[in-house]
Amino acid sequence: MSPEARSPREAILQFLSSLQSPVRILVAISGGSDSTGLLLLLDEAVKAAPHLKISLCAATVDHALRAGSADEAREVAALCASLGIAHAIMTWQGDKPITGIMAAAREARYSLLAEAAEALGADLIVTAHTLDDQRETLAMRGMRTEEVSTGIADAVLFDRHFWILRPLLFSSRADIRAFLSEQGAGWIDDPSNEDVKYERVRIRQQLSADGGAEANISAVWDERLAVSAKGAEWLDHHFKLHGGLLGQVMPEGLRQDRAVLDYVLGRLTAVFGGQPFAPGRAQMERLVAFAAGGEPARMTVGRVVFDLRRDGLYLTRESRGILPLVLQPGEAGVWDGRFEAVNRSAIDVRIEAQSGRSSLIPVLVTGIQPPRVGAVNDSTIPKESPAPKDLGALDSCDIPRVKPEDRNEGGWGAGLPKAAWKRAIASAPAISAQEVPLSAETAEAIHLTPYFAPFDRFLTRFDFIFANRLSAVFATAPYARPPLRSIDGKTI
Ligand SMILES: Nc1ncnc2c1ncn2[C@@H]1O[C@H](COP(=O)(O)OP(=O)(O)OP(=O)(O)O)[C@@H](O)[C@H]1O
Repeated sequence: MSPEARSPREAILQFLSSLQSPVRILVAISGGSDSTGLLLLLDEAVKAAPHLKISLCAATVDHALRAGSADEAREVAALCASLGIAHAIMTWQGDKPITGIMAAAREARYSLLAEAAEALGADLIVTAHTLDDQRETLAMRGMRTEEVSTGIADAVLFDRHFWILRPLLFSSRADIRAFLSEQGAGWIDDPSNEDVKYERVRIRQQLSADGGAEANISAVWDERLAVSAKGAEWLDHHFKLHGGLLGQVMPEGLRQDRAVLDYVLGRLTAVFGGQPFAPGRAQMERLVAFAAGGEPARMTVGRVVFDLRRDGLYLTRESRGILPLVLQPGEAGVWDGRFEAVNRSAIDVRIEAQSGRSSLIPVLVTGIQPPRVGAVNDSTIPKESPAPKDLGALDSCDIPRVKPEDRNEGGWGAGLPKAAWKRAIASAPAISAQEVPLSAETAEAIHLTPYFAPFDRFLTRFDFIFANRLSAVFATAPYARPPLRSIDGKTI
């Protein structure tokens, strides 16, 4: 047994005492052994300790991918009813993709679990990932990358809204099953758990044959937390954002500890490029070597153009390959992985990159009056952007939103390299109406806020400090704090 392994009962007690209360927990239960064990363990502990002011509810996602899944969900509903726990069945409706079905099912599962949590008034979600899942994940990732993986996190913020916590992450499946047998409780066996067409199943079989390599994951997590905290400090001292679109790393910021540089540049690439993950190992090696090299030059990595100059490293989204997004009235969506857009107007609108367009209304990203399309020149370049404040759409219909006193001395232009700023503007969002000319009123009703692709869907607690500092740099709302008093006995 791993030195980190914990008995399921002990793990649950430690988890409950780490929570801020009163709290309502939604248990994500498939009906398999791990999640049935989680529900019964929590129910037992919550009933034994009413003073903790913890209540439970539960949800099952019916992926509707195989015959019998609806019956299984009903079996789970019956179990919850017998315990007096409110339960929702959430069915994955609509078309299912032919390829990448596992990833799509996972995306849908978490969205539906969050919907259930909202409907049942829960404050957080728990899933029943175990130490066995952790070993499998580490083994799978280990094959793909040399980077030390943080594996499955014990706390992840989903969609900026709900924290997903994993109380059984240090307990073994065998111990959970022993608890269920002791209670005389059964569970549903998912046939896909035995299907060797899935890599995870093959890894599981191999690990149970070899015993599996032990990893001290808590130590890896602590290291990652420390790098994220250093990354947040680095943002304070060495990073500037211009116009919400152009990043600048000061020269001193490039002469830093290698691990920190790797972390910050990787995450900034993902944020500016609108991608959920930092570039792979080989690309990061190239980028860090380039950034530390000191010779003025340009390179593109992960859809981001890096422009190294004497006064620092400028980065912005490359203007190629930016797909348009059409939103109907009332619709919301993410454009280019970089902006969350909401259409509060009465007509269909299209959001696309500024580059190459001639009759679009450019959008203000920070409260600066945007340049007119085709009119980028020195006088449109801000000397230094004011603190972002108004993230709404801005039309260029001669209604400047910026008060004269907010303008920088010397006008828009001075201070930034013209080519870098031009590139940034080319990747900025521009709004047009589908059928009719866009009015100033419609443009006002399109709301755009920065979206951080590596953090806004799934944010692990390890990246929380850095992501929060970055949201301050972009003047967006801070991320919700984990609803915990402590993690692993350590006060947070
Ligand atoms: N159909 C479901 N309904 C509700 N909860 C589920 C469902 N499937 C999985 N879960 C929850 O997620 C946990 C992990 O399940 P599983 O190992 O199948 O997911 P995974 O795909 O490996 O993990 P992840 O979702 O993090 O990628 C389960 O223990 C359970 O708490």
